Amino acid sequence: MLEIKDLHKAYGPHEVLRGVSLAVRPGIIHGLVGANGAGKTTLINCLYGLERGFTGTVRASESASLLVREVTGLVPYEPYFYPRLTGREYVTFCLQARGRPVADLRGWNEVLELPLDQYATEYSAGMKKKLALLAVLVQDFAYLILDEPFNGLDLEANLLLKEVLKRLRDRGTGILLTSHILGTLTEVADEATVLVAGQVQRHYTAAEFGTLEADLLAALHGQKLSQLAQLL
Ligand SMILES: Nc1ncnc2c1ncn2[C@@H]1O[C@H](COP(=O)(O)OP(=O)(O)OP(=O)(O)O)[C@@H](O)[C@H]1O
Repeated sequence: MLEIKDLHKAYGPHEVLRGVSLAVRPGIIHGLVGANGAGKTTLINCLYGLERGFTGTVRASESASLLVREVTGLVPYEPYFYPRLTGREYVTFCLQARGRPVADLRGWNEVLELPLDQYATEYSAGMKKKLALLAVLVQDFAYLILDEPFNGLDLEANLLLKEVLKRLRDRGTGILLTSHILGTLTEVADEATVLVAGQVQRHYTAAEFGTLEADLLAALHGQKLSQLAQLL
């Protein structure tokens, strides 16, 4: 299990995360929902060890000495690609950086259909997301952290990714997933955490997703709703 307990993180005087706790369990897709600036990416960066200077506990609870990143693959919101590196070279680079053998990409690429011998910087936004996904999928991680993986994907790729995530979940992979597309998130997630201004507003089980949209509207737009009620 990936565990976050009482996580606090500030940038100067700005407290971005204020006592966040959540768990990502094996075989579960955990959705992380929140408005722009709520602290989702900061939480992911703390969890993955990309941010320092936070307080609280962040750990992979399988072993006290295990770092989250040793068992977890990350697809960041905006994956970075070095210039003049082909898609294939990017994946090879990611594997070598982890000290892992270079995998045969054919199986996964029959699914993802990327032009692996073109420069990654020349890919479309959706193709870049798929390439970052390919680099983690071939590594067979116990956990995945996916920051807006549906962003930029067309309908076809969106459907495919949902299916891939469900199958990974069914094989026991624990997945932390952010998405601003609430419908997509509730379709695949088994539970969700709503972050509002750096605090957990509420944890939801899938059975409680029915009220999620109305709760979010009220939490994020309470005042605007009363204004709207006067207009419409
Ligand atoms: N390196 C940084 N230095 C200073 N402030 C930062 C830094 N990174 C993030 N922040 C601030 O922290 C807050 C949370 O940002 P974060 O990127 O975690 O939000 P988010 O929920 O991922 O938003 P989005 O949905 O837009 O991706 C924002 O107010 C942002 O300006």
